[in-house]
Order: sequence, then structure tokens, then C-alpha cells
Amino acid sequence: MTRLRVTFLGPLGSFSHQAAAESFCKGSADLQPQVSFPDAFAALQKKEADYAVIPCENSTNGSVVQTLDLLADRDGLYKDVKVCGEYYLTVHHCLMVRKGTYPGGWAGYDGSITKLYTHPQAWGQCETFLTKYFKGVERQDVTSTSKAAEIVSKETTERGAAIASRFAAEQHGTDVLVENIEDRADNTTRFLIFRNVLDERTAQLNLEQPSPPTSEDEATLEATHKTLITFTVDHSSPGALANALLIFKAHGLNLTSISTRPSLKKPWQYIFIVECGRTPSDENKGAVDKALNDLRQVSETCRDLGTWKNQLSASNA
Ligand SMILES: O=C(O)C(=O)C[C@]1(C(=O)O)C=C[C@@H](O)C=C1
Repeated sequence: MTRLRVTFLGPLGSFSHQAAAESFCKGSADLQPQVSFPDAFAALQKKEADYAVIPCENSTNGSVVQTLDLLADRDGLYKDVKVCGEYYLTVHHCLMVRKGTYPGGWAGYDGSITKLYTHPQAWGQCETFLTKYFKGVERQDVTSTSKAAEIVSKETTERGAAIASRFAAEQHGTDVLVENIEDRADNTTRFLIFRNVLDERTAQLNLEQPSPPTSEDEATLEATHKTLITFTVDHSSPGALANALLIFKAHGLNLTSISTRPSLKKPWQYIFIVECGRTPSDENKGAVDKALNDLRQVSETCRDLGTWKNQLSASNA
């Protein structure tokens, strides 16, 4: 088989780049940066990429709303795209500036930065540091943390700084003023790995199948599988949501998270994005398919977004 094509949010040096490189054993895949998450999904739907590595939630700042919208897929643009794996990346942020801007480093910093750039997810991960040192300074959202690094590396008129990784600083040649500015040392982003279920190139490597041990601490991994399902219910019918959720319990599926996004059909009506887990056993064989069948009876729309192996160690699960 030709080399795998793995797509992710670029430019090079983003946390998504790091997650893609680490989850697809360095060097064995062609990495394809995109300018947005929808572009990565579109590449997968068109089979121009084999896998997409997309952040879905952060331990400090919560859900990546843009990704939830892709999962909600209101217009059916990505109907063959499903989750087949996950990857957890510890995220350390740095404050960085154009090379040579502050020769004295952070110790000699004179308070002259007038604008900060980063991906919207990163602000909420560094709030304590930003409130302490950059209260009132303009914040500009950009498409990724590495894009922020690229912007400040080329800046000539403004005194801008970016929040991005040390890896991004190396890729874009910026000076790091402060490292580890995240609020919490355990700041971690969970990435979902997607594939196109009709793509034969990846059918052999389908991570949906329980895979052989890949990491050293495999012994400590929970042998659970996770499943993602989206559905909508009749909002005017009392108990419709409760009935839908009871189906998970009835089939031994442990509900671990419920997110909502607006349906965009009628205000204050939602698409439910539900994640559940189970330890595969003879008793719960086929539980996901059975639950999906039952769910289809009580929901307006219902979609299976894939099953994959839990990568969290038992102590964090
Ligand atoms: O901007 C990047 O570097 C990304 O890969 C995106 C992203 C995200 O959306 O969560 C990834 C990890 C960090 O949580 C911050 C930003």
C-alpha cells in the first residue's frame, strides 16, 4: 500500500500536527496540513486523505465547539466520516514574539506588547497568566496556534505576541519569552482520529477493530470501547430525551458525556452528541447496534459516529 495520508489543522507546528505525527508512528505517513477543521473533514469525505486528526475537547477549557459542529453535520456533508481512534496530547503553551524583539527576554520585558494572537481554544487554557500580565490587551483569534506563531514571526509594524507551542516556535523561528503559561500543568487535549468508512485503503487498518498493544503502558489501559452517537428528539414530547437516554442504560452502555449544539432548524432545539463506553463481553455483544436500532424508534434523527478503543489509562478513565 502507498503511504498513509493524514490530515490535520495546520500550518506546521500546530498541536494538531504534533498529535498527527505522534499518533501515526513518525515518518510512516504523509502529513497534510489544512487551514480549517472543515477542510480536513472535506478531504476525508472526498478520500483525498486517509485519516484526519481533530481536537475535540480540552481538560481545562472543555469542548472544541467547531468540532462538535462537524459531528452534528447538519447538512450531511460528511456522511461517511467516522471516528476510529483517539489520542491524548499534553498541551504546553508558550508566549512568543518575532525574533530579536526583546533581547533581554521576559526579564527585560517593558509591557509594550499591544496585541495577542492564538486559536480560540488556547485563551481559556492560559487565562490566569493572561489576566496577570495582559489585562486589557487586544486578543485576535486566528485559525491555529501555529498560524499565530507564523503571523508574529513576520510582523513589522505592531508589537504582537503569539500563544503556541515550543514546536511552533521552532517551526516559525520566533523567540519564546515565557514557557508553560497554561493554567494547569495537566492541560491535555483529546484528539479524535477519523476515517472514511468507504475508503478501502484504510479498511485493513481500521482502528475500530480492537488493535494490538501499541503503547508501553498498555497494561494499565482500560479495555473499554467508546462510541459516539448523535440524535435529535421531538422537543415538544415530555420524556422524549429521557426515553432516548434510558436505551443506553438498557444495553449496558455507560453514558460518559452529552453535548448539545443548536439544531439550526428551530431556535432552542438541539442536536445531542452522546459518548458512551463499554467493556466488550459476551453479554453485551452487539450492544451498540441494538441500542442504535432502539434509538431510531424514539428519535427524529440518529447517527452512529463510530466505535474505537479507549486510550485513557484506568486511573484517568
Ligand atoms: O491551534 C492548534 O494548534 C490546534 O491544533 C487546535 C487546538 C484546539 O482546537 O484545541 C489544539 C490543541 C490546543 O487545545 C489548542 C488548539
